[in-house]
Amino acid sequence: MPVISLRGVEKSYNRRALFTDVDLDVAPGTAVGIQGENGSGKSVLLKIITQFVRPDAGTARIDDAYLSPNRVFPQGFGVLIDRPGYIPSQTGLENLLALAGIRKVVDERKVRDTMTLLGLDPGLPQKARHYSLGMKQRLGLAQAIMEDQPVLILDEPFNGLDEDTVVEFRQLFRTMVDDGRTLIMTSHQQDDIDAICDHPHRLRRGRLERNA
Ligand SMILES: Nc1ncnc2c1ncn2[C@@H]1O[C@H](COP(=O)(O)OP(=O)(O)OP(=O)(O)O)[C@@H](O)[C@H]1O
Repeated sequence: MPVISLRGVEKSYNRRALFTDVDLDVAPGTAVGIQGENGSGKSVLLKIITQFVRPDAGTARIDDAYLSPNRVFPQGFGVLIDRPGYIPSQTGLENLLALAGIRKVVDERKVRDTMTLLGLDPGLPQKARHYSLGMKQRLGLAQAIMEDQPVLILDEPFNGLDEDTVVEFRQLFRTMVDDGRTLIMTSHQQDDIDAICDHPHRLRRGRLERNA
């Protein structure tokens, strides 16, 4: 049973078709990568997958096991789409603890360990508004993974990260998939997709093509 199944998905904005006829099945425990140029529609496609945006035509189904009891919202999805969101006047730790307080499935130890894993010092007194680009990106990734969500939807996960960190994080996310998590990610960089994903795709001229 695929975690996510797209059939004949279409989306247009201002009468310009972003993509048409998109079919995609994402099997559990696999990594699907979508490479594409600026504006090709990668983020919009991820928003359709997560049910934040409705397609104009076609269907975007999530397996019942990953839906909330009212079957409306995805459950167990760790999501980073567009850019990291945070409360600017709080530290990184305060931000993550506030989020962790919503579902209450992880404790402070897990939050701190996740920050350390991603190269953020949990004791840093700096407010998130003063974080560098790379630190904000790490904070966004921490939000997405800290609750051990089984499905990760990551839009340009390596935005703003230096080269050594990218190499380290490629390995980190691949290990998560090897450990059973499902990943759908986008990148401008084919190298990122090749290093991590079992099923590379490209969004080009309004079509989602499977790369060999
Ligand atoms: N809510 C919206 N209203 C109008 N146009 C939109 C909306 N959301 C996205 N678009 C348009 O759809 C196009 C694709 O946007 P999207 O963010 O998916 O691109 P992308 O492939 O993720 O680009 P990038 O690599 O630059 O992040 C853009 O031209 C964007 O302006």
